[in-house]
Parts: sequence; structure tokens; C-alpha cells
Amino acid sequence: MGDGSSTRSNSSNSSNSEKPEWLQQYNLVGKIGEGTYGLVFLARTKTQPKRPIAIKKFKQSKDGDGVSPTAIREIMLLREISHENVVKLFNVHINFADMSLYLAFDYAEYDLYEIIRHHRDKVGHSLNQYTVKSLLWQLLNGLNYLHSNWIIHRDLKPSNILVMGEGEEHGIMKIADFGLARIFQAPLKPLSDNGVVVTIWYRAPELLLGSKHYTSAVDMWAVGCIFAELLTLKPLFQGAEAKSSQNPFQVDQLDKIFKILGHPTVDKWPTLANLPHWQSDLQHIQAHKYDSAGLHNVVHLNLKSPAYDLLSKMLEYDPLKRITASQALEHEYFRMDPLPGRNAFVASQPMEKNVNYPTRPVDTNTDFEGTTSINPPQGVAAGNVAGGHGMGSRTMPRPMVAHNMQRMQPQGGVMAYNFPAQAGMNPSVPMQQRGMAQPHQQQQQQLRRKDPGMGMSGYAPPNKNRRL
Ligand SMILES: Nc1ncnc2c1ncn2[C@@H]1O[C@H](COP(=O)(O)OP(=O)(O)OP(=O)(O)O)[C@@H](O)[C@H]1O
Repeated sequence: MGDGSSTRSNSSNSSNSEKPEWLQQYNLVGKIGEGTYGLVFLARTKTQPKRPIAIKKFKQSKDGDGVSPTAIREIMLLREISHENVVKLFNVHINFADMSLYLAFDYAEYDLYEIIRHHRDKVGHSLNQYTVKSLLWQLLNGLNYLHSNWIIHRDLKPSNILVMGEGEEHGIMKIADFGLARIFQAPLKPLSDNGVVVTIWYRAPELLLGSKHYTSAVDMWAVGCIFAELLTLKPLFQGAEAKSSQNPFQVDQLDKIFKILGHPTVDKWPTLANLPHWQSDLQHIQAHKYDSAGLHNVVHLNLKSPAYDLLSKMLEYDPLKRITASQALEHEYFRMDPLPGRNAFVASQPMEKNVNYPTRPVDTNTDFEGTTSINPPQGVAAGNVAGGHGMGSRTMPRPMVAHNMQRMQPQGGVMAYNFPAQAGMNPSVPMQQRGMAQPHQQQQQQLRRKDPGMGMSGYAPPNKNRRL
């Protein structure tokens, strides 16, 4: 995975004896990122095989009230989620002294944010068609699984879409940060104001127009934006966020959307007039005429191409008419050459060279437990695809997955859960009865290996038309 483990030092200052027991399972490598909710660290398990792990430390809320027991219970449920295209949450650690939370995930070397940026700034050409199609198919496959399990991501964006580095899972895409958006009420309410910009570029029009009601369709809008960005290497709707009130009218973001797609009409989206910001929108558009640039022109796709057809169905204004993940997986686009595959990084032509993406920079100067910067962070900053977000300003996520929970002996006030009962849940109650559907059999959900055309005959059909 190009992890550079032999050259990265463990910079934790604490001796083993001072560390809480759970932390002693890992060797810290360094800080790899910062988002709205806290810091992300690269660590390595001490036992063989020494797996790389991404540990997210969640900051205290402004009120200093930590993570509530309800939130902790919900996070425990996320551990039951298991799918090849969803990042695995394999451990949850809670410091009961201040109710701070540490989540340990499988580490992924790459993310779409960096992959797109690398193509735009260094490679100088787009991703090949096979890679775009494979990434998109896997994204939809993971999302279909989440939606089938009644989980809406709510904050999909390129930095939350990870791709595995060297190893058996090389080139496999994994969705990060699902589930916690609801627990932490993201993306509308960050826990703390750390200067991290929360992007609204992937936010669905119904939310921008004030809908308080999230459905799985909001994720499909984000997938459409990400699909377009994979094709053009530029965010499709790059608006500036309005911050005047709790849920302000996002006029600039809507402007960016209307300029490309035209203004929505009540004819095509009947419930539009019921949305809270409709009146503000009416006043706004009275002063503005939208000559739609045409989506196909912006993404350079033929109006009659299957790729355009799929994209326009993802960017349908009316959430009820927007294509679902399971419908999208069945789309003609995925049935024509090049067929999507499991390793998205394979070159599409025999003569074509594989692109070598840069591995994640690691700041080895930041202390893990205190998360204090001993020296100014070095080499971790990364520019944004669209400019503006450096490392300190890239937007931040929330976590993922694993199975049974067990409460370990508290040491240093920190506990790790592995058994549902101890998280206040009855492990014998099926997930459906607890508000989540049973995860599909993993083998049903796994992508077929390489080319045989995933989503075709032989591949278990995804759940139909699920809309939450
Ligand atoms: N499991 C993981 N493996 C490797 N890197 C990860 C993992 N999870 C997150 N990251 C990376 O850590 C960095 C910070 O992620 P984080 O999710 O905290 O913020 P973000 O996605 O940039 O923004 P936001 O807070 O708005 O979601 C990102 O570069 C992200 O790709």
C-alpha cells in the first residue's frame, strides 16, 4: 500500500505504561488529516499481520458534553455493517472521563479527492473510462448496501470515498464516514468550530431549499456530482456557503446549480413549492434569468450517451424521481465496454501505463492522545481540487463498521466495546427490529472479480428501488 511504515516513526511521547490499554494495541505513525469533527491518525496494529489503521479522534463539542450515550449506541450498530465497498469500523474506544470517542477503521491509502487532484495538477489528463466506471459502480454498490440497511450517508464527497492501496484489495473503493452524519447532525451542525470548511457542493437541492427531511436521494445527488467531477476533474457546482443562520438560504450554491441545469419547475417537481426556502427562491429568481448551460456541455458528454443519461438521472431535481442506487447499478452504462472491475486502477488498454498516485502524507509531529501539535505540521497540507481547502481546511467526516462488541477492562478511563449488550443493546434482536435491516450476505454483495461485467447475470441483484 505504499505505507512507508519502515520509514515513519512512532512519535507518541507516552511510554507504554502510561497508555490506556486500548491504545497499546497500536503503534502510532502520525496524523493524516483533520476534518469538522476531529483528527485522523495512521496507526499500525502491533500483532501480526501489522495492519494499518485509521483512528479518528472526535473532539469535544462546544458545550464540552462529549458524545451522548445515544450516539454511542448508534455507533455500535454501525459496527454490524460489513461490505466490500464500505470502510470497516473494527473498534470503538470511549474515554468515559470526558466522553470522547476514538473510532478505528481500516486504512485506505487513497481517496477520490487526492486522485482527482493528482490527475488535474500532475497527470494532466482525465481518469480512464474503465477507472471512472469501476469507481462509480463500486460507489453505487456500497451505497445500495447502506441504503438497503436504512443508512443514509448524508455527506458524500470525494474525500469520503477511499481507495485501497497495495495488497489484496488494491484499487477497491470504500465509502467512509457513513452513518455518523445523522448521529452528529452533519453536515448542518459541526460539533466544533475549528475553521474547517464544510462543503456544500454535493448537497442536494431539496436540502438547499430547506427540506428537513433526508432521504437516500440526497446521496444519489452527491453521487451525480462526484461522477461529473471524475469526468471533468472539477467540482460541478462550486458554490460559496452562506452562514448567516442555522439553515440559511444557500443562494450561491443554488445559483451554480440553476446555471447548469436550469431552474426547477413545479410542473416537474410538484412538492417544490412546499419547501421552506421556496419564497426566498422565488424572490431570488425574479431578479435572475437562467439560461441553462446544459449539463452535457459542462461534462462533455454526448446527449445520447448512456453516461449522460445516467448522470442526468442522478441529478434529477425531484428527489422522488431521482434514480436509486439499485436502479443505477442496472443502467446500460455499466453493461457496455469497458465493463467495470474490482481493481479500479488497472490500465484500460494494454499499452496504457498505470498512474502512480501519491501516498498520504503523514505528520509525525502530532501527539496522539493529546492531539497537540508539538511542531507545526509538515508535509500534510494538500490543496483542494477547487482551491481553498488545505489540510486544515479540508472538510471532515464521521465513521464506519464492525461486528460483535466487547467491553474491555477500563484502563485510563477508556473502554472499547465489542458486545452489543454492553452498548445497551440486545444482541439477539435482529437489526431490522432495531431500525436497521440485516446486512446482506457479504458474498452476495461482493463485486465479481474483474471484467465479467459486474451487475450482470451471475451477480446477485441488488435490492430494488429502495428509497428511505
Ligand atoms: N479509513 C481511512 N483511511 C485513510 N484515510 C482516511 C480514512 N478516513 C478518513 N481518511 C482521511 O483523513 C482525512 C480527514 O478525513 P475526515 O473524514 O476527518 O475529513 P474530511 O473527509 O476531509 O472532511 P469532513 O469532516 O467534512 O468529512 C481525509 O483526507 C480522509 O480521506
